[in-house]
Amino acid sequence: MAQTSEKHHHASQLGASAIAPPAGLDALPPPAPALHHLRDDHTFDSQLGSAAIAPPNGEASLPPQLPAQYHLTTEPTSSTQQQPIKRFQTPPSTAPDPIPKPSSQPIPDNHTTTSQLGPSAIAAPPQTASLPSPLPAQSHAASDPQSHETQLGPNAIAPPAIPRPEPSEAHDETETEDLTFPTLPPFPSTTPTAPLTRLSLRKLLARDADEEQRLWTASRDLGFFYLDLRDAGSSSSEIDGPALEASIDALFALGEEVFALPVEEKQKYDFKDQGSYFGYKGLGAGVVDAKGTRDGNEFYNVSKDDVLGVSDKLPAPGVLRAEEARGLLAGFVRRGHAVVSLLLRVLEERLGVDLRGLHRLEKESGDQVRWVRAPAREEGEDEGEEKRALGEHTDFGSLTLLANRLGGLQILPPDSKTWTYVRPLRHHLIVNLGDALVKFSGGQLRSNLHRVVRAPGEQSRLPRMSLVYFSRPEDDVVLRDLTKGEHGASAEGGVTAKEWILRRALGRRVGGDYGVSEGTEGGRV
Ligand SMILES: O=C(O)CCC(=O)C(=O)O
Ligand SMILES: [Fe+2]
Repeated sequence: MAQTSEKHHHASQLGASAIAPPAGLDALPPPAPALHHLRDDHTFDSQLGSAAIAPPNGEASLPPQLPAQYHLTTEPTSSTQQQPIKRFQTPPSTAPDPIPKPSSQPIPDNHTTTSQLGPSAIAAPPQTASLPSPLPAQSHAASDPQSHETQLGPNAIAPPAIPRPEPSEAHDETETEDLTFPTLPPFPSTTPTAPLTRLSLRKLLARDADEEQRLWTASRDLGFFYLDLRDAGSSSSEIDGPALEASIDALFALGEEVFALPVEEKQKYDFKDQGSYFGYKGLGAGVVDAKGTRDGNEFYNVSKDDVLGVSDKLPAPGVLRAEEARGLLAGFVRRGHAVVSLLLRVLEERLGVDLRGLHRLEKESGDQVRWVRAPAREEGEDEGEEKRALGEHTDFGSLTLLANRLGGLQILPPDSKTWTYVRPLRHHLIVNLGDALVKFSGGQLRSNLHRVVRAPGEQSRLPRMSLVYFSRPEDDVVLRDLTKGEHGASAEGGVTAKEWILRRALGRRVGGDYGVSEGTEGGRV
């Protein structure tokens, strides 16, 4: 596949308070702010390996790198908790919080509350529930900007009002309904697929004990599961499954616009040479193996902190700088992060460690939204050829929320030598754990190898796009075994999440050192 190199700048990315700059600014994108220069990549998050980095000699134990303001305390357990949770607490910040917290709102029964989601959870504003669906491609418009502004403060981007689908019956595992995507060629019925557990966001919100146990088991044994978004949450809480699904639909349409830009325009936003982790990666600008075989996809990475105003805005193409686009991204980020917080709560209760306190929405982190796009199979290309769009990797961060429509994602199940497709299911996210959770849990949780190949069967005739929300620990968090308290050793000798992402990311760009790009695969912690 020919490499497309282009170069642009990103501007838009999302910024925070930001709303679309005047039209003329498109032509002169400012350089990426230094803040985002982690050095690398683009990449794959995970991709980059982990353990790979040479541990410095021995001084792995204490967390001197943990910012001084973190104090370790122990909280009483709730009835469902397995172990006491050691929480990292931060003193009140003197810096202004870029994300104003709304006052608490009444929450209906069975729905999560801000306090259940942890201190970092921020309530999303109410959505308009009555508009017709489906969403037209570019019509993710807010209905009442004023009310959003009041709740979120002047600097925050208001998530757009998302039309909600008609309410439907609650769903369970025995249902036989169609979970395929009606406008796409079907995933072939004969292609073997991985048996991911299907979890219900609605049940997890209701603190269903069986569902929480299934989440724990799936996180430990495979590190991949489905999450059914239907009937989960409400428009008055930060968890709103249908609104999250609607924002995913709208972001697929926005992603098409981004990738449809001329290559020269997109390439302006490849910040690799400036050491930035965010922005564009062209087709073939990464490698999928140690031989240096070029990858077969393009990415566009948008920083959570940019979208929410936690950090400076990066340059971005006009289509991403538009107020509507930024609002849409902000809504997706808030809703995605809220789902992550809910899942982390279950894991932290089992582990007896504080995870949500290391993943606060308003703190700087490598969290990002990514669009991934691989071109359609070309005429005459062998249909069966397993062309790798994205090489095998484990994700670097904590939890990854993945919206797939076409097949192509494959996992290497534990103790198997056979790469196996994951079937995309409508109304569901695919969720996987990343290396940070392996490290925090002292190896109890699993970050499974996966890769992206050509979509199977007829599906390969279409370009494949997927949308991802990567959650990662806050930049300053030291990657170490938290279950051992303050003395948990770190294989990386106390490297922070931000440092590690940088090291890993370098490995899988063209010209990088593939040998240092491995993650927690192979049993490394
Ligand atoms: O596109 C996909 O389905 C998976 C993408 C992925 O694994 C990644 O970007 O880390
Ligand atoms: Fe991945």
